[in-house]
Amino acid sequence: LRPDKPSQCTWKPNALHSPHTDRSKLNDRKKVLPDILHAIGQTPMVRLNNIPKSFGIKCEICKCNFTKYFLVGNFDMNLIINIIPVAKCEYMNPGGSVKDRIAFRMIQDAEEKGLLKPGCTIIEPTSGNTGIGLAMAAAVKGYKCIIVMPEKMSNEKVYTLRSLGAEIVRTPTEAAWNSPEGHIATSQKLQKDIPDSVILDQYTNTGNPLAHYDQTAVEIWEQCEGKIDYLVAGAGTGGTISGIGRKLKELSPNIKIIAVDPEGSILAEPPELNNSPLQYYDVEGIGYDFIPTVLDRKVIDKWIKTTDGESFHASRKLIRDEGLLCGGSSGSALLAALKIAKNLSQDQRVVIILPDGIRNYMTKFISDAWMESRNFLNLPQLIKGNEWWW
Ligand SMILES: C=C(NCc1c(COP(=O)(O)O)cnc(C)c1O)C(=O)O
Repeated sequence: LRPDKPSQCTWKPNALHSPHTDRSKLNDRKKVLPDILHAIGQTPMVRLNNIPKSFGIKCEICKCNFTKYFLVGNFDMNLIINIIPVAKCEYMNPGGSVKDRIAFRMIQDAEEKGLLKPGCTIIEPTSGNTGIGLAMAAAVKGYKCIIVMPEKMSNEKVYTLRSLGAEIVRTPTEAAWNSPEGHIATSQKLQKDIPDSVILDQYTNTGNPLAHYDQTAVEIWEQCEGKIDYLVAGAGTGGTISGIGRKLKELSPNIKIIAVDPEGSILAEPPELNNSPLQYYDVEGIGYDFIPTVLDRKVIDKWIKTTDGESFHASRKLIRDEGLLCGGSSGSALLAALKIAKNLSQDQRVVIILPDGIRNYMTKFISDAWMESRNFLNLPQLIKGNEWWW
């Protein structure tokens, strides 16, 4: 087509409604939504196809066994595992993460209780994604927004927050959760100093797990048509896994809830799992040095610990092999699913939550230079001969 010669433009629709416009596929978003906040949720679930093959996993699509090296940790070689891994793509929420859900829910609840009124300022301690969800809602609803975030979190999150009109206060990554310099205490100090300001507080706010109990879990149940054997999710505040886990266990008590906690964090049980000497880890959004109120550890059947390097390689593999443009904690969740795979029986379905997306990490684990700078690029335990075990 020659734009400089529009008269040459020869294409034209061959019918009013092309057969390619399968109107049955238009979901309820064919109607005009009141605002972008109403596009939160209803995220797609996608089967993993290529990754199961490369790990000797028989999956519902390929129905063929691939005897290849298994991976990560002390697995037997040439295992044939029968799991059906399905990913919930939470990074496809409008703000880019699973946390859009709780941001909208916490604001709705606060408005209904009269705690949040026009002219108020929302202040929130966050590792970034909850902040982005709140800043997006504040932009739509006209609230001012101050996000308090540890320095560890990516610049990409900062740029997104700034674009949404949020003010950002950074706190030292090494500050303990109860330190006066930490992101929680800093938020509280700001709230005392700023009139008409509200901390919705994702760490204690019941709207956090309830957003997942009422919404995310029901979506997963319906999308899987009730066929779920395992749910695997990373834990930060624990709202996602607690809300989804509690609902799914009500719907099907035999479901197993698997939580993912990075080495260096203390969320996992039993406590012996948390003996790592690590104080710092790069994966963002999961793991803490305290137990958030909203985390219901009774719902969790097993905790899996993961490390940075393997998590980032797993995320890069989700991107490269499955086209899922996900973030670092998504790799942690995939890893946990693979680590439990050897204990699964025929055709069990594993749902993996992919909490955020590539946008937050373009200059971090997506960059080979960044991976190289942390010695993650050529992890010895992941290389066999001259090729990745992946
Ligand atoms: C706690 C926050 N995020 C949680 C989070 C999680 C964990 O979600 P929780 O529902 O908080 O357990 C996993 N992955 C990413 C990338 C995340 O950002 C936050 O954005 O303030």
